[in-house]
Amino acid sequence: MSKVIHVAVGVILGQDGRILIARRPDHLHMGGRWEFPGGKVEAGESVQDALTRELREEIAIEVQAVQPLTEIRHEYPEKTVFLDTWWVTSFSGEPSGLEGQETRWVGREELDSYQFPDANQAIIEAIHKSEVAG
Ligand SMILES: Nc1nc2c([nH]c(=O)n2[C@H]2C[C@H](O)[C@@H](COP(=O)(O)OP(=O)(O)OP(=O)(O)O)O2)c(=O)[nH]1
Ligand SMILES: [Mg+2]
Repeated sequence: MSKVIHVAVGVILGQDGRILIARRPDHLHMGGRWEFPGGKVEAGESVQDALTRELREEIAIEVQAVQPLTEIRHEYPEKTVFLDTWWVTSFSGEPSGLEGQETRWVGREELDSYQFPDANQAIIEAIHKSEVAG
């Protein structure tokens, strides 16, 4: 069995209660699908540090507060991921796709109409059940 890839994932909550999604660049694993921004936790790094770093690198925001949302382990044919998923309830800066990704603010009820990687179905269910305001 191959090793599980630990990924820090941020579900970024805007002031109007909408959520930020981004489109994965075509050349990446799950390219072309929408995602919640984030990336791999590096050796020796905490998941919160990884989340802060990835959101700075990918969408130019500074994370100020997070709350745990859910943890999803998913086996794709080519790799197994552990999506360590956090609400980002406060941040500074205006999100923009620094790697050329399209970004979009969407209402919670709109999430079902976007194509995400298969592992994200469980994240979207957790969002629907979550008590976080918005
Ligand atoms: N960021 C993110 N990754 C996801 C989501 N759903 C999902 O299955 N994944 C998978 C796709 C990838 O195999 C892995 C995350 O990798 P990534 O490509 O974001 O990692 P990274 O930003 O560190 O990128 P890299 O520099 O290593 O290429 O998790 C999601 O909603 N957000
Ligand atoms: Mg990434």
